[in-house]
Amino acid sequence: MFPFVLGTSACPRSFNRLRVKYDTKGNDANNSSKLKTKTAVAGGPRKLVCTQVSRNILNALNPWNPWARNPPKLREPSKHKITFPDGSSYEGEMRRGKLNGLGEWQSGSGDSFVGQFVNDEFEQGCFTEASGNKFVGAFKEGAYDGAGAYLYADGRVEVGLFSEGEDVGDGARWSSDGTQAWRTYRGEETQEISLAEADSIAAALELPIFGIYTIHTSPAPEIYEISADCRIQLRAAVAALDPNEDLQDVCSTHIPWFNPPGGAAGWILVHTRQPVVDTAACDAVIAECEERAAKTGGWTTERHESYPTTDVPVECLPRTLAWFTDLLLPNLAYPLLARAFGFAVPSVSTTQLADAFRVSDAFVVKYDATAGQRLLTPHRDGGVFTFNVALNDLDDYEGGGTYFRALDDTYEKGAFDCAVSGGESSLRSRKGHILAHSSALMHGGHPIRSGVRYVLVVFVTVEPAYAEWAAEFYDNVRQHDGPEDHESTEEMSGNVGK
Ligand SMILES: O=C(O)CCC(=O)C(=O)O
Ligand SMILES: [Fe+2]
Repeated sequence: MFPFVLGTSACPRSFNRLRVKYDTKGNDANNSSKLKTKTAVAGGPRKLVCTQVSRNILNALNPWNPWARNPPKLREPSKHKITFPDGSSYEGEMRRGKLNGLGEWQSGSGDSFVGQFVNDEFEQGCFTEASGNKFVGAFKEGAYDGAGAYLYADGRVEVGLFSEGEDVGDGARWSSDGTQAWRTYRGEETQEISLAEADSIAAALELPIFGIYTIHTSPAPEIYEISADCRIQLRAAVAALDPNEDLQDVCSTHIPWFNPPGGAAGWILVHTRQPVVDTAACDAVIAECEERAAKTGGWTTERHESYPTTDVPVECLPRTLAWFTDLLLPNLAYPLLARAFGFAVPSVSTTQLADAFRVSDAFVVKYDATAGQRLLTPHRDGGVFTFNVALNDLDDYEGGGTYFRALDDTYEKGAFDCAVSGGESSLRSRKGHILAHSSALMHGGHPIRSGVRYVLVVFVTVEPAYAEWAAEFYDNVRQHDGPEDHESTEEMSGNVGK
């Protein structure tokens, strides 16, 4: 499966992408000195193609993220480990001799809590009972308090208002398959209701669970709203699952990551099993791109040096930008990325990780079998994580998909031909699915033979505080994924359509 030989190679196109993100003057999307050094070694000085990727634009892409506007000086908080006489233990931050800050607590009897502590007490976070049921929300004097979600081990999900550990108000409960919902009062089901009604109950409670239940309708136009169906898919896919084990159920494919810092096992490529972005939203993104292209005389082809795509940056699409920043990132993409890759970040909870993400580039790519771009040769991206959303149906084109060399059993360096071998090694996502992977993983756009394919591609980086970790993650994946395929670019282009 991994016939890769470690070795050096010519400058891969990925480094061009990387430089676009990291070397732009004044652009501190990622302050990683390691990434900068590697870039310099790989290719020497470069022409700046992507001048519009400025700090302002990064902030425009992250308006909901207060850190993006005013990055705090972060320092690694010191961690403490304590074992209490009753057998419970704590690992996390402390101040003034007490449990204060982020930490994890384990009881001797199978209960655990991960989240924020204030003066030795749970403040906000996820409490997992020995039964496997979880409560996510706020606490007072050790008991559930305020709006929260109760995630049953059997898959049922409940939202409600809690006080002194009891459900005391109106709420909603979903069946374990997410297809039925009930109104609840004090935790008892009172009547079956529609999924949309259940969602509005959850929305009214303004639950802080990864932002999944919160619907932002303004300023995004209605067509970009995330439907009840899609939220249910995502909830099933992300919120109620155990980060390490159950992710396999979410993802139709994965690649084990060999040597993660911190020693945790995990995956570097995930793909949602169900569509999580609405058809209407996908259509609206394409429509806005084509509208703009008609007005401006076409799509851009010069944004990425060496490995250009025919694309439109999201910041040039006002309606899409609003949807992207208000809905897609906070409600869908970041929770998914945090859950998928959070295992790998030392000392950071998945909720914290979601706060630490920043977009370094976001664009809609168009592959057209008859004109313009038909493929994208394998490369690594200029981010820490990349995710893409398939915007149109598989019936609209033949071939296509995202090629991953690590999935390509037939790959042989020098004789590499994505157009032929890539067929089985490309993930042909259906409309509305999200595919997320380490940016360092060698991948490309498999050639399409007919039709048109649209995909929203997003490079995500992390706050400077995580730069060291990000560089390590990048290097680690890159090394295990093998050398660049730079030389094969010409051959591949010649083989399109085979
Ligand atoms: O076409 C795809 O699925 C991948 C696109 C891609 O890798 C990129 O634009 O960087
Ligand atoms: Fe890429």
